[in-house]
Amino acid sequence: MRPTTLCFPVDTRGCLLLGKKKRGFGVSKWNGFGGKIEIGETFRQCAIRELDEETGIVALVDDLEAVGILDFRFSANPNLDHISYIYFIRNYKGIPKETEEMKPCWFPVQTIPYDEMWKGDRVWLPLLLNGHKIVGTICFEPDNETVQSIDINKVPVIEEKKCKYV
Ligand SMILES: CNc1ncnc2c1ncn2[C@@H]1O[C@H](COP(=O)(O)OP(=O)(O)OP(=O)(O)O)[C@@H](O)[C@H]1O
Repeated sequence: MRPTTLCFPVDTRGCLLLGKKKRGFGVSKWNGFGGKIEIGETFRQCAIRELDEETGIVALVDDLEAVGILDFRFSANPNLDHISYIYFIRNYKGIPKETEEMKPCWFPVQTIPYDEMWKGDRVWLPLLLNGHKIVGTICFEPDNETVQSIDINKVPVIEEKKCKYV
């Protein structure tokens, strides 16, 4: 799979916006907002475009905070393997609306629905919510669901690729 972005809006109360995926990859899971990068885009442009497409929220690339890079590996389906660039965004315009792809909902961090998310999320998302930046790899069993192995490292800064995807 092409690389993807994953973006989590955070509001002034510290709540996190998640979206219930209505179709496609990760259907029926609560997820961050994002998708596959398109040719000619930077990762930041991809994150902003996907956020707008999936929620109607409008934001600027410079307001994204790069917080992680995760390499998702699927042991039985390498065609699903992808790297995801992860961002928080605290400054944005608009009220999230339901789209054909996602149903959005704000969650206080204490009530994030980890049981209805990708199984690795409960390991790495709390690190981000505690202010860490991370780089890591998560491998899934052949069922594409169970975590086979997870290796997450805290890093001082995310080395972002600033170039356009070709
Ligand atoms: C495995 N553990 C995971 N945990 C958390 N999030 C995960 C994830 N694995 C993938 N993701 C995210 O899922 C989105 C893919 O979205 P996906 O629908 O494929 O992209 P896109 O909108 O381009 O698809 P269309 O081709 O338009 O349907 C993208 O944000 C990606 O980072």
